[in-house]
Amino acid sequence: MAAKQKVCIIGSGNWGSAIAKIVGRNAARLPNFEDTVTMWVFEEMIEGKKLTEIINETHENVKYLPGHKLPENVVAIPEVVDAARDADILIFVVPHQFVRKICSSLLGQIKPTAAALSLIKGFDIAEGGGIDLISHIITRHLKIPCAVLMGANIASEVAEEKFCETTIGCRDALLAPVLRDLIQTDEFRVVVVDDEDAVEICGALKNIVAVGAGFVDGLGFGDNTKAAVIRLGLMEMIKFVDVFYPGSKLSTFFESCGVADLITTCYGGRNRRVAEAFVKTGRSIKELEDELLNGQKLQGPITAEEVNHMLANKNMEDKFPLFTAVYLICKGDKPPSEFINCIRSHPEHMVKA
Ligand SMILES: NC(=O)C1=CN([C@@H]2O[C@H](COP(=O)(O)OP(=O)(O)OC[C@H]3O[C@@H](n4cnc5c(N)ncnc54)[C@H](O)[C@@H]3O)[C@@H](O)[C@H]2O)C=CC1
Ligand SMILES: O=C(CO)COP(=O)(O)O
Repeated sequence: MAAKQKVCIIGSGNWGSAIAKIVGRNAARLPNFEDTVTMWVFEEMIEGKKLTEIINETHENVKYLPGHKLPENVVAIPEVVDAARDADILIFVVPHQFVRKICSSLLGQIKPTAAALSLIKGFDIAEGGGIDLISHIITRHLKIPCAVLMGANIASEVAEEKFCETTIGCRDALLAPVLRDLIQTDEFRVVVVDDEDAVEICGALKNIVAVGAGFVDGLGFGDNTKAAVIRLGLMEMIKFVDVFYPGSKLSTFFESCGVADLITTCYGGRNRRVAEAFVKTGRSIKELEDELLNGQKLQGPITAEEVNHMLANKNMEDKFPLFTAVYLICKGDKPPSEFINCIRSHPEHMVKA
């Protein structure tokens, strides 16, 4: 009989903890996985006690997913190398700004035969003026394959076991069913596609659009305006993939990682909420993130900056006016009241032959 696969979750924030509930249960239930799932926790003190100790004693991440019990076979570990060393499957689920440092810590310390699954929505800046996909960073640094999982998956709703779908992007036909089995439940339905890059790019870019949706909420516009922002954002997402990652499939945008995630995030996500407060209060995004999210991290404003870095370098900002406007407004170079003017004459409104 083949050896049981060991699973490690790298990250324990809002989404990391929600996915730990699913993965922990599936690992205990399915014969091909080791029961124990290790979960790397970025250590912090909560009322004088270590978060890892609280999780291991109470089976609850009281800071990032309060009110939900994690399965007892999920073990919190404060050192990332200790958590990951023996794992066959590494699930990366940290805010994207921390991934490079984590990869450096793991370099040469994991099984060479391990495979990764990234749930991280965001990009990184690449040398030469472009961007890097997070899954590519993981593969390049750690020399292991990395599939991705993105979808309309607001963590609190997944934790409450409300029915939803997700998309796994995986080109490896042997790995794909293993990942699907580890993740799928009756309430969390998985569709696997092979268009890995487009799945990941959808997950990253929709956070920029969600910031735009928050702006129009803050400015007091209605549902029609928000629908326009969502549609124009979708068109920019499609164009972005078309221009920079040619060969991807349009059908991927109709999976959960595409239109569905865009909609849920533009109505129920943290990026939307903080962007609305930014417009209404005039306070900085950083201040509002700290005040409203209790340690959870926003991905949209940083992603807008990463994307702008590439668009500006390639002289293409005017082809992506919504992404560009979100960046300029978050940076303070334009007032939020200018947002609609920035998208009023969108390339999508030009007469099409
Ligand atoms: N929360 C959600 O509803 C969803 C989130 N995602 C994506 O999953 C990824 C992770 O998000 P969440 O789990 O929600 O995280 P989060 O937004 O709850 O972030 C907090 C986490 O970051 C950790 N952290 C803080 N400082 C750190 C540092 N210096 N180094 C390493 N870790 C540090 C904290 O310990 C905590 O675990 C993001 O890319 C997000 O876009 C995807 C789907 C749903
Ligand atoms: O990615 C998400 C839902 O799929 C969560 O989005 P927020 O980070 O805006 O909450």
